[in-house]
Amino acid sequence: MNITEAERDAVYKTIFSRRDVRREFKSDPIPQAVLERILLAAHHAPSVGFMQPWDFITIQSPITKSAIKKGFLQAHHESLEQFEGDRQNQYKRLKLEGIEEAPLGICVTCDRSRTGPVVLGRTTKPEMDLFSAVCAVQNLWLAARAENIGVGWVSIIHDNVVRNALKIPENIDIIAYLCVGYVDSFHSTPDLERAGWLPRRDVKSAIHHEYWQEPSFD
Ligand SMILES: Cc1cc2c(cc1C)N(C[C@H](O)[C@H](O)[C@H](O)COP(=O)(O)O)c1[nH]c(=O)[nH]c(=O)c1N2
Repeated sequence: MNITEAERDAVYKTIFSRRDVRREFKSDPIPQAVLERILLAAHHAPSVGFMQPWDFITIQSPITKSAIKKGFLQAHHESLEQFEGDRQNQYKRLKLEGIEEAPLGICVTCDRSRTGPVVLGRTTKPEMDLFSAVCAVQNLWLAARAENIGVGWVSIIHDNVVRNALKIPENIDIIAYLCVGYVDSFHSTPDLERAGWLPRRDVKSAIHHEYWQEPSFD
C-alpha cells in the first residue's frame, strides 16, 4: 500500500503543527469514538519485543484533577527554586499545565514485567520498555493533533501524587500525565519559544555525518 502525496503531506502537516497545549482548552467533551481512535493509534506504537507495556487511564473527575493540580503546584514551587534571577521570574510567568481546564486527563503507564523477565531487545538496554511507552505517547499526541485535539504533557509532578490519585500499583511505572481537549487553533511555534525560553535548534546542528561532532548553535 503506497502513501499518496496528499496523505504524505497530511502526515507532515500533523507532525509540524502538533503543539504542547497548556491553555485555551475548550470544555467540549471528546466523543467516545474519537477517544477510541486516538487510543488505538497509541496502542499501535512500536514496542520492544512487541511487549506493549502501556496502559491508558482516562481521568474526567474534577476531584481527581484537583488532586493532580495540587501535586503540580507543589512540584512547580519546588522547581522554581532551581532557577535564579531573571530566569526564575521568566519561569514564574510560564503556564505549564492545563490540568483542570482540559476536559480529559490521560495517564500513560508502563508495566515493565508484562511479558516476563526476559524481553527480546531489552536484554542489553533495560530502559527500552519505558521508551516503548513513550512511543505510545507520541502516537497519541499526533493522532490527537489529526483530530484537532490539543495535548499537554505535565511532568512537573511527583509520581507518588499521580500514583495515589489514580490508584496505580507500585510495580507499574508512570510515564506521562496528559491534558487533553479541543482547542480552536494551534500556535505555529512552541509556547517556550514564544516566551523567549529557548529557540528551536537549526536541524543542521542535530545532523552529524559519520561520527559525532560538537553541535554548533549559530
Ligand atoms: C517528556 C516531556 C515532558 C514535558 C514536555 C514534553 C516532553 C516530551 N512538555 C512540553 C514541552 O515543553 C514542549 O514539547 C516543547 O516546549 C516543544 O513545544 P511543542 O511540543 O513543539 O509545542 C511539558 N510542557 C509543560 O508545559 N509542562 C511539562 O511539565 C512538560 N513536560
